[in-house]
Amino acid sequence: MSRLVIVSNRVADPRKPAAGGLAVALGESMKKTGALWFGWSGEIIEEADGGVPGEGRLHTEQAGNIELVTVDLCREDHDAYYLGYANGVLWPVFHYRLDLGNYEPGFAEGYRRVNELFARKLLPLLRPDDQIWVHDYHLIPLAANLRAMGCRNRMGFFLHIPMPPPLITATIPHQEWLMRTLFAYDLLGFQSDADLLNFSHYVQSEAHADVLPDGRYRAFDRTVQAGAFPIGIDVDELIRLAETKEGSQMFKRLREEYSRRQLLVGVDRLDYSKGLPQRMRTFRELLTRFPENKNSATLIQIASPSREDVDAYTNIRTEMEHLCGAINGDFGELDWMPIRYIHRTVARKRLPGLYRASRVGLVTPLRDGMNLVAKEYIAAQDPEDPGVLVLSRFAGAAEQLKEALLVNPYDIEHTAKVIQQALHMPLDERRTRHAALLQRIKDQDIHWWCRTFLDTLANLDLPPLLLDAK
Ligand SMILES: O=P(O)(O)OC[C@H]1O[C@H](O[C@H]2O[C@H](CO)[C@@H](O)[C@H](O)[C@H]2O)[C@H](O)[C@@H](O)[C@@H]1O
Ligand SMILES: O=c1ccn([C@@H]2O[C@H](COP(=O)(O)OP(=O)(O)O)[C@@H](O)[C@H]2O)c(=O)[nH]1
Repeated sequence: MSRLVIVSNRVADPRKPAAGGLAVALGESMKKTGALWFGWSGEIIEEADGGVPGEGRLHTEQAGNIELVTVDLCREDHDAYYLGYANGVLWPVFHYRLDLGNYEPGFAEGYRRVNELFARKLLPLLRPDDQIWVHDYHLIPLAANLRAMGCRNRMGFFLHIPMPPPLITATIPHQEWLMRTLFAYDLLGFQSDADLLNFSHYVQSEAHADVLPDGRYRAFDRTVQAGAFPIGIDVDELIRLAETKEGSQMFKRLREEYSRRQLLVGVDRLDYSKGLPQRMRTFRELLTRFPENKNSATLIQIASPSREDVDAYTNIRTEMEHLCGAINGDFGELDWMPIRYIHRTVARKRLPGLYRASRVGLVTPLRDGMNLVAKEYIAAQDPEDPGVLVLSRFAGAAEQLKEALLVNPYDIEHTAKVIQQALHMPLDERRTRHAALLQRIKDQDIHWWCRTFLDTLANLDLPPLLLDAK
């Protein structure tokens, strides 16, 4: 059985409890076959401390039969690659926010340099039959760098964020080069059919790719398979966490504290793609349009700090503080505040109890690759008395979770009405919707996602031409 090599910007120790979805998902496959997980160490080396562009020290750690290998980045590389091209350009544009894309000379160069550094450090660690799985927008050109260095292994890539329509993608500086490098992979995975369709349109209209009879795409002398593989969660783990002592204590405490009230919950990174200001305005509309919710409906909004060195993220923090302060000031009473706004990361194990105590889960991004919180909210519910998920139709999750109440988060009045509907939904309807949603996230959980992608990669019929280094 071939060894699995995972490459992602962030690497997590799969032995640690808060390792996150990717570590849990891949952990199972990695444990079976032994694996190498390669990425950034999280360390930034200042020039004064010897940091040199395009160079970085390697760290190796053994976690069971998984080898974690990480590389440091110097300040200049980190800023141009992570803050600059990845999160200042690719993230906003892939989330349809051309207005927030901020390209500066040097960003693309830094991004290329770090991908080249990753390839150079990874190559000597590879065995000929390793299967390589690269994750996300930080590392799109990695396969092209590896191929140029002679790597002939099977390589797959998964894009965790949305794939926008061709003319939006076309605004990215250096986009022809970037998109061409995707053809160095053997398999490309997207979160949804909509993303796959956008990719298909792009390569046909901009790269003049041919669609082969078996559905693969051919361009730049290479052939690539592409598919939609919606990422899932570890449903069993979520249910278990909701039922642990800590989970049920959190649930009980919140239910007691809010026994005369109805809780709504939002859990997001503080990211402009998550539609948080629109959600706050919608909550204001709910209180204004349906005054019976005053002194009752309470929104707990967790906004976990994220990418604070990128300007657009500072602005959204200020906007949220202003909006929450104004709503609490206008509607709050001595014994009730409409919004509990928490600008902190809440430990993963505390979330299931919070989800379960909340009558309504608000997941209303303006655009999102998938959104795992939507799935976690469903998994954590008590099937006998479940809450209702209000979900943006612009989250990748909406393609699978049709029994949620789907909304357009830009339409504040309509979304407020839908939240009111959720707050008053009869028990029978809540149970029916929840049962269908739970079944869907169980059928396509994190293990299904991992298995399906890796089996597809392993079973690709690759003609020898594809294995030639280009
Ligand atoms: O590493 P950071 O810059 O701190 O950001 C955290 C992660 O955010 C993004 O998550 C995406 O992947 C999720 C799982 O597939 C998906 O549900 C969500 O919709 C996406 O936004 C990012 O893509 C990751 O690379 C980051 O590590
Ligand atoms: O304070 C927080 C906020 C979020 N999360 C977790 O972070 C992930 C967020 O994933 P999602 O796909 O919803 O969005 P992303 O942040 O990856 O864009 C979910 O597993 C959340 O449970 C967490 O543990 N604590």
